[in-house]
Amino acid sequence: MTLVLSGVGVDYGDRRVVDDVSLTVSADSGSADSGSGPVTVILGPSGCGKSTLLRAVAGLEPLAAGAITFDGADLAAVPPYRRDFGMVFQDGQLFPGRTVAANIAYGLRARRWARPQIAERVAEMLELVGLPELANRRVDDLSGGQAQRVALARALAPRPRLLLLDEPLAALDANLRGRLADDIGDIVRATATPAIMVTHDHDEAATMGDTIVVMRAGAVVARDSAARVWRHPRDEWTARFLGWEHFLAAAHAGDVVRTELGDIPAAQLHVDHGERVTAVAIRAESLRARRPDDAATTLLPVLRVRDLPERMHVILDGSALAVPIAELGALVDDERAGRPRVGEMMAVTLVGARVGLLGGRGR
Ligand SMILES: Nc1ncnc2c1ncn2[C@@H]1O[C@H](COP(=O)(O)OP(=O)(O)OP(=O)(O)O)[C@@H](O)[C@H]1O
Repeated sequence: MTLVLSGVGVDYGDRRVVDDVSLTVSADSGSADSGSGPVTVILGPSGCGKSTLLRAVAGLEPLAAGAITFDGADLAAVPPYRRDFGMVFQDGQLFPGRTVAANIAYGLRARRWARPQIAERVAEMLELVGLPELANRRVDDLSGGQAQRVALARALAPRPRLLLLDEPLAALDANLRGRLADDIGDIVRATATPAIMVTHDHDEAATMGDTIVVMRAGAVVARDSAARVWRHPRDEWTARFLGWEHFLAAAHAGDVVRTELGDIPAAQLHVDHGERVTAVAIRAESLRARRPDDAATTLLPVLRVRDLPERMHVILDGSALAVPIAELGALVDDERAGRPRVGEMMAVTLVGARVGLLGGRGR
């Protein structure tokens, strides 16, 4: 399946909230690394227009500019109910006063499926979403997580060509969200239904997405496989939005990427021969602080110590770095050596495993 958006614009009144979005979403047998698996996640801050874009794909918002095609056919004249797309909203939007089974059967009745097939499909969907015992429960009596599972079952029952998920987990408790994110990912993959999900949550995007599309102020600013999008943020805004905290000046030298806080093998950052590198993106987990020994390393003074449940962190003063960083977090390497003191100089080194490459590959 291939959905192509070409120069799509959507207006609310005289405001253009989706502006010139061109994007191809395809789901085939490609590997997750190529970014062509079944789930595309549209990730962006609140108000950037992601829901509006999804609604435009569903046919719920008219296009002010551009076109959307599905497998080569223009959708302009196809009303929402004839697109064969399933939709799950943030708050489920189940039909109140009816049972779970009646909600799941809704789209099948509308398509005039025969009764025995409807019963069979409803049972199959309830099994799929892990709620086989709730068929006759009124949807008004469900928990938030159960309601979202029923909404997913209802959307998938008619075997849609494409599933559209608009922040399906946003209304749930944090601990339920992670579990349901895993389950929705598994369910969508089990049915091999191509899906587009909108979220502003990085963890959800990373858990569920094969391809990640980053939106900012109505426009698409990045599209890559989930494996690459975090490691190669194209610019500082994207990097910060994706959770990278700091940037270190860096240069490509032979088979390493050199920074003031240590070298990283170029291969680990997937830097090609001769590729220019100016900065790497880091988080506290990328840095280790220890008491200085003989090795010549960068020393930075401790500003604060944070004893978190999983690890002791220090906040260092990085204002002497080539790209000054006022407060630089690092994990303390050997806690048995005692709690670092404020003002003490600590040796800081970069650990390559969780480092992003800013700008990567000129995308
Ligand atoms: N029906 C509407 N009429 C007018 N403006 C709207 C309407 N719906 C959304 N907007 C505005 O359009 C912009 C994009 O909204 P949209 O809901 O698409 O953003 P979003 O990225 O999905 O954000 P969120 O994550 O908060 O839902 C926002 O500024 C919003 O206030």
